[in-house]
Amino acid sequence: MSLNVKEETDIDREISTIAKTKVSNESEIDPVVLPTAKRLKISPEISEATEVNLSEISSTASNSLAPSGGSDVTSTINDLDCEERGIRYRLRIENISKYVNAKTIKKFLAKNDCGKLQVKKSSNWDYCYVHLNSREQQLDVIGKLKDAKLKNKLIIVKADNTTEQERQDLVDARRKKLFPDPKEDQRSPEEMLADQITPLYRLTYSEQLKAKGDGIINALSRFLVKTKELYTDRSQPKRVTEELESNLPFEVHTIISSPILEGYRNKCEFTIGKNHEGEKTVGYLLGAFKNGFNVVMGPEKSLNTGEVSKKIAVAMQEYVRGSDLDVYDRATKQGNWRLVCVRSQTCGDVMVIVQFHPQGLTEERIKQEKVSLTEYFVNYTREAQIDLKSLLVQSYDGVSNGLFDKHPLECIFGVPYIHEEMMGCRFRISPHAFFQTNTLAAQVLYEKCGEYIKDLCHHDKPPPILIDMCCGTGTIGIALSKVLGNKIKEIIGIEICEEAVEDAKYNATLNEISNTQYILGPVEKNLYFLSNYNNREAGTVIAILDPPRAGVHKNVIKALRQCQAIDYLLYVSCDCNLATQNFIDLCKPLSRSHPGTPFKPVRAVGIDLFPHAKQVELLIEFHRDTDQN
Ligand SMILES: C[S@@+](CC[C@H](N)C(=O)[O-])C[C@H]1O[C@@H](n2cnc3c(N)ncnc32)[C@H](O)[C@@H]1O
Repeated sequence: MSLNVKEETDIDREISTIAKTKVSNESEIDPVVLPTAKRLKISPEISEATEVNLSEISSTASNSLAPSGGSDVTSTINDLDCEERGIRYRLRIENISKYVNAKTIKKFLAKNDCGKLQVKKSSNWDYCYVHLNSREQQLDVIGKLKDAKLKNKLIIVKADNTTEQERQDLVDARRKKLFPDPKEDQRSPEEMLADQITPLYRLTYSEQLKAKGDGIINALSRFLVKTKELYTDRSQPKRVTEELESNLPFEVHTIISSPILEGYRNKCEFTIGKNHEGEKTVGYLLGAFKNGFNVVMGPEKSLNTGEVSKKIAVAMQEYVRGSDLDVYDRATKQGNWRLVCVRSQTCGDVMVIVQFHPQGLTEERIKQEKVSLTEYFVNYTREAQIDLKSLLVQSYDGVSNGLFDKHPLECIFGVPYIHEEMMGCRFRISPHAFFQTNTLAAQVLYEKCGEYIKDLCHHDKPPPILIDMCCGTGTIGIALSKVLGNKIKEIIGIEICEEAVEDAKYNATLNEISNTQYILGPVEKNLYFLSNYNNREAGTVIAILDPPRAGVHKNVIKALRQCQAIDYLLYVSCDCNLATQNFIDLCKPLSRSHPGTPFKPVRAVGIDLFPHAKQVELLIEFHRDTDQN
């Protein structure tokens, strides 16, 4: 019984899916790798022989899997036994650059007379798997790859054979570890929810800060090690390689705590579903729906959810419990009530967005429901002394969870925006526009950005211009303009969300800041205005990049490097593990794919915007490495 192609592909896909999910949930964890211990153990005494050091295999003995002095595996493998176990013959090739892709490896294998082989390689692996049809082919390829070098690196080839059962066990074990069966979980539902939303809650706050600080150091060390690898084997300036030799050759300041530890989230999205007892409930979905979780728990005990948001969730729950319409069921795709999103700002403004599925509802019924929702929330918030500025609804018939920004929102009460106040400024925020979720801690972050920028302003030079990349509603630029006054000549914001750009323009006027311009569009396509910029005469250019959690596309980094007018870059990241590739791409040596003088890191500081959760904001200052020109 051997694995057929379809079975293999499905299992592979399953493993990659788990790996991807894991990486996106906990980015510091490596993708799934079949551990050596799980590889086929032919017999205990020869299991190590499956790891083959090619340099130790003589070409005449290329049919042997054993390293010199080891047992001859070929004579001990029982073909029948292997067949029955459904063995899949693979090679694991190590010591290859993670930048080498599967296509290059296939060409390399063909060049070494190995034929046309199937290769599995992920972009962040420094190894790959090669799939073979038989043990004979495996031995043949191993012999042919003896002493072979790929991109100047001596590759290490290891036989990596697994049975179908072993692979299935591995997939099951990984799945169980990542997503424990809800029925087998010993934790109370409250603990499960806390572990999901605020996984650090068992630590004291100083322990949390220590863990986050260590995480930052680890991420930055990884970034430097990987960057250093790219500078070896190249004739780079001695200074660069020397600088990269020392561990963290730039200042990393002590992490700054959040001024508020609980109830700090100013935006919360609640699922409308059913609790353990099958009652209509508004709160957080326990676990992930795709892993069999379909239970919603109220947010009452959540540490980071704001008090107003909790009250609105309870109010919405009462409303849906009294409604003859059912909650939307993600499994059967039936029902109407889907989610409620609450934005509740420190200045008191509140926005509520209710999302429903229109299935089975007539236009007339939807109209009635809007009237009834308005009446209910206006009365409720008046009694609860909540300043409801905006009530919106979204009719959404798709399958994704969450507010869908491509579907229109209808304002059924008040105005389609709210305001927030920070650093002596007032900001208008539209429903789809981003605003930092912890306003008080965001203020600390912006003040830090201001300090860094102030240090970059030289008295003997004209004031710099500030490019606020991914500017959202213009908060950073406008707040810094207030703080730095005429130390900054001009602020140019670039943002892809149209609503946010409109807010940014409005906010500049609202705060009486006249030296701003906003560009609607992607950063990578809108830096051309700097192409003829003369830094000497016109002053330095400081860019601040505050991208979404996963960082930016490599084209943004390419455009940034290519735009030589930019002297300094402040990168604000809320997940430094996910942004590591951006940091590497900013600093890697000049090449055709990475044109422009590289940047180098100069200093960094973490600011905790998310107490009890794993994320932490990191501000890194990069300078254009002019010594490399
Ligand atoms: C984390 S938010 C930061 C917003 C703003 N700096 C703030 O602090 O309020 C990231 C923003 O980047 C925008 N964005 C994402 N990719 C972009 C791109 N390629 N070009 C311009 N803006 C982008 C998103 O629309 C979002 O508003």
